[in-house]
Amino acid sequence: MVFCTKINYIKVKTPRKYLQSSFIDSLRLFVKGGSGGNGLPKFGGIGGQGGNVELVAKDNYALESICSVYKNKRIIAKHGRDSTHNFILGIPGESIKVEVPTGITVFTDDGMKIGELNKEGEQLIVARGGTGGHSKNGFLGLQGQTHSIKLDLKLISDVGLVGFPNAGKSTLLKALSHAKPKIASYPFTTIRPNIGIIMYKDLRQISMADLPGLIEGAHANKGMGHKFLKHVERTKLMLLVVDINGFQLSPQHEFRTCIDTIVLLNKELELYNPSLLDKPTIIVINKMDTNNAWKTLDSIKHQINNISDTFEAYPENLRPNKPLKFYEFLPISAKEGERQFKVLKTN
Ligand SMILES: Nc1nc2c(ncn2[C@@H]2O[C@H](COP(=O)(O)OP(=O)(O)OP(=O)(O)O)[C@@H](O)[C@H]2O)c(=O)[nH]1
Repeated sequence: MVFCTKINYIKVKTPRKYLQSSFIDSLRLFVKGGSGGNGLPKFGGIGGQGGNVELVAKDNYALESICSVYKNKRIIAKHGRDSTHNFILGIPGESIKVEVPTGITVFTDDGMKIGELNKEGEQLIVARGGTGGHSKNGFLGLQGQTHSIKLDLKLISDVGLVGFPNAGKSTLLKALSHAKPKIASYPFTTIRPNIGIIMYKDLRQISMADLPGLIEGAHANKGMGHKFLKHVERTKLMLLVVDINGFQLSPQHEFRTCIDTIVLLNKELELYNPSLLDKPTIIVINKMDTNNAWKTLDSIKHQINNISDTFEAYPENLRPNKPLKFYEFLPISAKEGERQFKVLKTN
């Protein structure tokens, strides 16, 4: 028996600015703490401490906005003042507080993580000001820290769509929201994350991110690599979208069945970050409107429900160590109508 459930939604807001097409998800900045002021040896005066460069998380803020505030992407805090007759303790240099979007991870140029800002108002010092001059450093103020840093933004969306290219992720996002992702029958149509907001009649909202397709070997930077998976780390739910008819990247590549794609996605997620396997996940089996789709589904239903039993059949390099925990699988046809999304369930 087939049940059809229509998900109701009403008009969707325009996506926030940072989710529109000019969206960037990483930014490099040069930051320098202010130098400490010199001390005054005659009176034992201490130079003012140099100011720090600090990042402050702000919701609904875009990385692009940082570029418009700091056009040359160089942020240098104020120097501490020298100690004088009138100010024996030199006046400290002012720190600069740079607003950044919530969900930022900060790295140094050599890839070392400085910290993360995951909640609005959280602060992180990325360049400390130099100490003022005093008796122990010859009364000479020290230079502030200098870094070239990379801000890496992880989107915050409720649901992340993950799958191989061509599985229908963009079609599903378009059917559920007013997002207008590019849809085409060739792989890698999606080259950057798209976000759609689904608004329900009771005004609840769900944001859904469509990520560029993964392929086997994404961990070795094949295709678009793993770089977009960082956006799934912050989602509450992962929707694994797979094509019931399987997937073949090109005639030179091996054909992968629907089950293969689930196992291989499991493996790629594990290679990126094993903790993703604990995230609540639903498998969406798409293209159920195509020929023999239901017959195929009947034959693989048991395997989907017991996916770890299939692992043995795969060579070691493709075999996941741990299965994804999925709550359920939903056979759907994302293409069924512009504004209709059908969840088709067998009993
Ligand atoms: N028959 C059928 N075709 C579908 C369905 N959903 C998507 N397609 C088609 O599959 C092709 C790929 O769809 P996309 O939505 O671009 O797939 P994607 O997963 O976003 O692909 P990438 O951008 O490469 O990651 C398009 O030609 C769609 O029209 C479906 O439910 N049924």
